Amino acid sequence: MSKPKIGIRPIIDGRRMEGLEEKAFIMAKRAKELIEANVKYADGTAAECVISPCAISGSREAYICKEAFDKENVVATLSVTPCWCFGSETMDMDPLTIKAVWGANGTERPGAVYLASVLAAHEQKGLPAFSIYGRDVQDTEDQPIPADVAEKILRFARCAVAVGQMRDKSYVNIGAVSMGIAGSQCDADFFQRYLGIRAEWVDMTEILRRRKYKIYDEEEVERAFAWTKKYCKEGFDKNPEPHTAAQKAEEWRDVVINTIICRDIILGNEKLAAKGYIEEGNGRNGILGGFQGQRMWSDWQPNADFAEAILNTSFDWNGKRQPTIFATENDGLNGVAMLFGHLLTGTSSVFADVRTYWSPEAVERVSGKKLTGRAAQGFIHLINSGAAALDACGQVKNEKGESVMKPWWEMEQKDMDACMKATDWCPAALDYFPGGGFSSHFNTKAEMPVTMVRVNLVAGLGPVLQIAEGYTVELPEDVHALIEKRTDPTWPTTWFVPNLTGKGAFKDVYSVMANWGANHGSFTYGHIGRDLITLASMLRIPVSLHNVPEEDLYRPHAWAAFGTSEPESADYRACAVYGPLYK
Ligand SMILES: C[C@H](O)[C@@H](O)[C@@H](O)C(=O)CO
Ligand SMILES: [Mn+2]
Repeated sequence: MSKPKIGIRPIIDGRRMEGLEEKAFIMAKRAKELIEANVKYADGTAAECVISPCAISGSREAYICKEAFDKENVVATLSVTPCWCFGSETMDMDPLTIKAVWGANGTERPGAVYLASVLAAHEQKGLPAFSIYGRDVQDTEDQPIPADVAEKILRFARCAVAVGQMRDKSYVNIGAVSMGIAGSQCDADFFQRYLGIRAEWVDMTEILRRRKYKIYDEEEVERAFAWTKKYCKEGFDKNPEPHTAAQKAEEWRDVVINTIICRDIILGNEKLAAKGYIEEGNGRNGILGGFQGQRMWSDWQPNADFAEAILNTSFDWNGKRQPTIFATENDGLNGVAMLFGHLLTGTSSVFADVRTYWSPEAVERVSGKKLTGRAAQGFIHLINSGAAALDACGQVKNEKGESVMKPWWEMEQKDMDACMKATDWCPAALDYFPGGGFSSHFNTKAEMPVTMVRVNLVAGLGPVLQIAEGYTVELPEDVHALIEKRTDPTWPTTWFVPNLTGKGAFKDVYSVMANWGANHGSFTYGHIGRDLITLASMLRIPVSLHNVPEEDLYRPHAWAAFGTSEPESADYRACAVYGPLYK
């Protein structure tokens, strides 16, 4: 399938002054090189750009360019110019492309005047565009792209290809609603109109059918099972009446097969087609999925903790491979948060219950200890019934020895080994999961920059995005053990501290937890709040909570027309006026 591309449009004055066309094409070429060298699709390949076959000085050339772009799956256009040109005659009028205009800040010819003029036209016509304009004047002969311009081009491109990668894909609900969790009530209209994603439903009984008739790659199942036996250490069994060794052995086999089946349902598998199962082989064109589990499945079948943990991780028995975003409890809204993080970084996203706020006072009361460092103001306990991506264990290191989560394509054998070593697999808590199964259990033993994300749906308002940049923290071993024991010592734990600003929801750690919109959150490695904000503006999803500095906000130029002193409320008004991308 063709990749979503960035189309670059060199714009010129129709009077074609000496050298203009060449200068515009040099800008286009430089932008293409910059994007292709720095932006990647989530499959690890370089983002692709196409340059218009002709310079654009008016509507005929704009049409020739559009015709070429239509054949190339162009999701976003970057118009570039060194000079004055004719705004509404040259602009990209396609309602579906994400748009940016880069006008060179020069004095010889007024590229920035064109930029202002064409942005006014975009605003008048209801087609928001990002403005790119360097802070410092450049001479016409200046070749390299200034750093501030490069940053804007790259943020635009990174977010636009994320939009393109979602478009026309599917969200595969395996099962329905888990335990009345509203995020798990898939709103097909939201997925379709805001993300361009088709909602699909597959009953959980499909897994039983495929198991019964061996609709899977039997060779892979054997290989996966052998790998699991070798690398998945069984952990602490907290059940007063544990399952027998024979029961557990059967559950291991089932959870491995279930994982492969869930992946095949979402992504398809040529091997199934080769076995005569053409429909199953096609999969569902999924870009993410979710599994209901509780209760109708997990009341008698092994739970999906293993499937969720492994699919969301950046490797499995086949080595490193792109994570498949797979939401616990079929909380598709959290799945979307995970997807955003993954598409922007290529790393795994981590699903978690936002379980407990621990104040410094409460920690001292139960442990007798006063915490220092990042945890001194309290922390939030992120934990899940064992389905978090193993990449979050904090044992993957960069060349400086710092704990990181890597884009999946950078994973090395030693990183995968470290994740497997840091994780044990505890028999599921049978009071919750009578059917058994195994929960991935680890502690994020590292201080890593991460960003927590969540999408919420609000009646009368629509979707909103929440973002909290912060750090994972390590607690003293005894405090960790004490709190873990009070909660669930068989599930993966991450202690999270948001960066505080002293204002609003970021007044203190308690307020972040108090303002969180649901029982779940996702986190992604790194401080990616600014990319998320740009992406949300492309999708017209307002951001209801974030701690990103104001100078890092980058949204379409039209947002300024909705007010400049309070960007958060302007964002709401702009998103309401423009509405979802796919009407
Ligand atoms: C096992 C329990 O039912 C948990 O799965 C439950 O507390 C949740 O995760 C709710 O989000
Ligand atoms: Mn949950």
